[in-house]
Amino acid sequence: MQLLQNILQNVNVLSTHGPLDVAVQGITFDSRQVREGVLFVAVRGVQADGHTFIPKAEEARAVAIVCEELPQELNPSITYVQVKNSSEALGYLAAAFYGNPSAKLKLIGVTGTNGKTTSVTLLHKLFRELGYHVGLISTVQNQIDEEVIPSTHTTPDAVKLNELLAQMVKAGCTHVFMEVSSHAMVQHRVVGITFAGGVFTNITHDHLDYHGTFDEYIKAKKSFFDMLPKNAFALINADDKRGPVMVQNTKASTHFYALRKAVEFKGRIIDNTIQGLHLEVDGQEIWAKLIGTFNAYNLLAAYGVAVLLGEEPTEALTVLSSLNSAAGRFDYIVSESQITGIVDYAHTPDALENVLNTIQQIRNPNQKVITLVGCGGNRDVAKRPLMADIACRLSDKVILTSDNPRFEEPQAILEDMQKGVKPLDYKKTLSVLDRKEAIKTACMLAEPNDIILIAGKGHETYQEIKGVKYDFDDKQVLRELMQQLGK
Ligand SMILES: CC(=O)N[C@H]1[C@@H](OP(=O)(O)OP(=O)(O)OC[C@H]2O[C@@H](n3ccc(=O)[nH]c3=O)[C@H](O)[C@@H]2O)O[C@H](CO)[C@@H](O)[C@@H]1O[C@H](C)C(=O)N[C@@H](C)C(=O)N[C@H](CCC(=O)O)C(=O)O
Ligand SMILES: Nc1ncnc2c1ncn2[C@@H]1O[C@H](COP(=O)(O)OP(=O)(O)OP(=O)(O)O)[C@@H](O)[C@H]1O
Ligand SMILES: N[C@H](CCC[C@H](N)C(=O)O)C(=O)O
Ligand SMILES: [Mg+2]
Repeated sequence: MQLLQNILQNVNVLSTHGPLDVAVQGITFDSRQVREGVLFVAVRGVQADGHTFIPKAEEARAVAIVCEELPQELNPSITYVQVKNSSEALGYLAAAFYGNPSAKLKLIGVTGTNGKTTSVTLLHKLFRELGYHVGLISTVQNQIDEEVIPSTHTTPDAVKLNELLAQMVKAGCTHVFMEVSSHAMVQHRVVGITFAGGVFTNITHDHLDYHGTFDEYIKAKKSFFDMLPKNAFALINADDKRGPVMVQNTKASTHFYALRKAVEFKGRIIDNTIQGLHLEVDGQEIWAKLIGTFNAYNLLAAYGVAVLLGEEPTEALTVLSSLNSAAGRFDYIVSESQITGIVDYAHTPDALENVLNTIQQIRNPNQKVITLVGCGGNRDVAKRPLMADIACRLSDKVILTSDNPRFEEPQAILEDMQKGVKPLDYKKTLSVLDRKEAIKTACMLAEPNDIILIAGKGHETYQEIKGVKYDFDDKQVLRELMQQLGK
């Protein structure tokens, strides 16, 4: 419980109507969650405007209502607070309601198009090995030490986020590593959160459905570094063209990591094989279990964070070299007939290109590469033809299929992808709408020693069709089919 006046402190308040010394039992921005004594924040969303649900919140006996526009008639038993920006206010209110948990932690946020989950997962495992109590907030799952708390978003909403951070503080966590998505920045999910550090992995084409233009997408990522305090660090991938832009206006101390430039945290790939990466980092050689150039970046980012947090460099590197990747990230099985089946969460053109380039680097010339890929519905449509083209350029056979169609027609998504297939590649491309059938086709086409890449869904254990999540696990389906087909 908190007094309304105490949690309003950082909020840009335009006017108040009613007493401010009322007790707030909880905070929500969803009218369906309002109970007696709860504060309702009316937020304008993509689908709906929270202001239209103010009557519902009043009926459910909210103690107070925070909104940008006051209703025509005010209920005398409810306090109304008019603010400039509700979603921003929600961030400050949630942080204050839960006792500003982020300020009691060393909280590091990772942003970028690709590599967030991998980097935060590596950091969580590394700091556990170093003996700390550690929180993780990621696309795959949230964790307090080894306890798993399911996640629904890459970055939770402001209320869930602060509740989770408070739980982490209570459990004795000293460090928390979290992903900060561009959606989270635009929706102010991390407003009021104190970060000890921020990492930028890279920025490439994604989510233009939501952000409109690439510039807006860059701005969303940059705004994370703009909010970092003076005593925080910003660790930037110097090999990404947009790296310097990210820290143009940051107050944080700026540090860089790179494979191609001489910077503070410098890495070099000595060898890149299916067994892992042989790297030189800051003059020390390591053999890491992770595969692919992109993972050299993720390892360097994790190493940089550890050093910036005061850990001993050699010890950090030794532990990093022993770690496996996050679930569904270059996750592979080898069948009886030596077919390598790789499940990877590559769901952007850049990620797909990186994974396929890695496969091209580590395969031997007589291994065929069969790529299976689909694109999600109700997401950026521009990436569909690009991903099909990349798959064709870097594979011997391509099977286009469904990912999570959500509320779109799977066939229409497939047709968008087919537009990216060049006439010369027609004969190497098949379209199989049903994902399981598509995986079966890939298995049937594969000969001993070949490589099958199943891209797009990684760790996901469902396929979302018209609002229903059906059980579907790429790795499990692949394993079962290989066995059934005697591959
Ligand atoms: C596009 C998007 O990001 N949408 C998020 C947004 O929902 P919205 O704007 O559509 O909300 P809305 O339905 O318009 O509702 C507006 C307001 O009315 C309220 N409402 C609504 C109905 C009602 O009866 N009563 C009520 O009060 C809602 O609670 C909300 O506050 O705010 C919701 C609450 O925080 C999020 O759950 C929702 O995420 C949706 C489900 C989603 O799929 N988001 C994805 C795209 C996302 O956020 N992805 C990023 C990662 C992307 C990546 O890295 O690849 C992530 O961080 O997970
Ligand atoms: N540093 C990197 N640079 C480019 N591609 C990467 C990098 N790390 C991973 N990838 C590729 O991107 C895919 C997604 O990786 P990861 O889950 O770590 O990214 P993410 O940023 O968390 O993605 P999301 O936006 O979905 O949360 C991986 O499966 C891999 O194909
Ligand atoms: N966090 C990303 C994940 C995409 C994964 C892919 N399987 C899809 O469904 O498009 C998103 O919500 O856009
Ligand atoms: Mg992620």
